[in-house]
Amino acid sequence: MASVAPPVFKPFTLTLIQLGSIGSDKAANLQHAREMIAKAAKGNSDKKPRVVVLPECFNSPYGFVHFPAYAENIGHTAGKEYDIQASVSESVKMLSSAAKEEGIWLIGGSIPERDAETNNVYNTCTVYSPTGALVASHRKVHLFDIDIPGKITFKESETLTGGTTTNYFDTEFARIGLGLCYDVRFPELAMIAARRGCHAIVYPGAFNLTTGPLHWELLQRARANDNQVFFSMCSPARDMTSGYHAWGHSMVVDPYARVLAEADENEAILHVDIDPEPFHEVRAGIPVTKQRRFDVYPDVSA
Ligand SMILES: NC(=O)CCC(=O)C(=O)O
Repeated sequence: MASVAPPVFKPFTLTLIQLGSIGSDKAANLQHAREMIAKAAKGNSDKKPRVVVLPECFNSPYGFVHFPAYAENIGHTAGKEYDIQASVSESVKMLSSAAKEEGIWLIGGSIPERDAETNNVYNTCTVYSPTGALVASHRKVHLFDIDIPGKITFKESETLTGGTTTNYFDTEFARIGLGLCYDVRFPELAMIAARRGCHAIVYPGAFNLTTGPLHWELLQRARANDNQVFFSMCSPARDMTSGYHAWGHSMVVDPYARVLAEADENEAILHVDIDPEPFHEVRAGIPVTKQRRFDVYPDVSA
């Protein structure tokens, strides 16, 4: 279990940016992301965003051949203060200043990261507080290696290394767990986050036109239901001229596994109220979080 108690869960607005126009020009990708963060952070007449989310791989085309060329050195270590001024990552600098200037918590989708010591490349999500501090990061643990003949073959492990840690961060209103896309297929990661006290779990992701219709909603509702938490995935918009056709349909699911909001395939901003009430209500009414039988399955009790 986590050593520090989670914050008291309070209402907040979660804002997803289903980003479009992700091309081969990294500077243009960063500029467009910055403009969309500014637009998203304005909220609307009754919603003031507290947590804003970008999609997986927002600064580079999504394809394993591209990752090494776009990779940046980040150098974040969990639990250690991160010096933004000394960072050599242009993406980290943009995300940090955006979080600070807009006064938001920012889950910065993911970017290809090169580890300065090992030279390994990771698919990495970074998170920023409203002061611009880099407070957490998550290296995609489960690499997207699939082969569905005639439909889709993808092998992240050609150029990427899998992360080795589970991650979450605390705000003043909730504990939020992290993962990336294919990680959602492995219930263990979300289960660990929930058991460490996360109220909401957010995975930037980019499913495709084969697995999206099959499993995108199913997996999010399953993870929300298994763990009785809010669960959300934020996708890029679909671009049929790019090498990878993202499913889109960024989504937020509540702890009863009800879909609270869903985008279509186009560029979009979703503002969703996260209300602690159903979180407490479902846990009281269907108390599976207290009924686990780790005496029967001790190998998953860590
Ligand atoms: N970016 C990814 O990890 C894609 C995962 C995916 O499409 C899946 O079906 O899983």
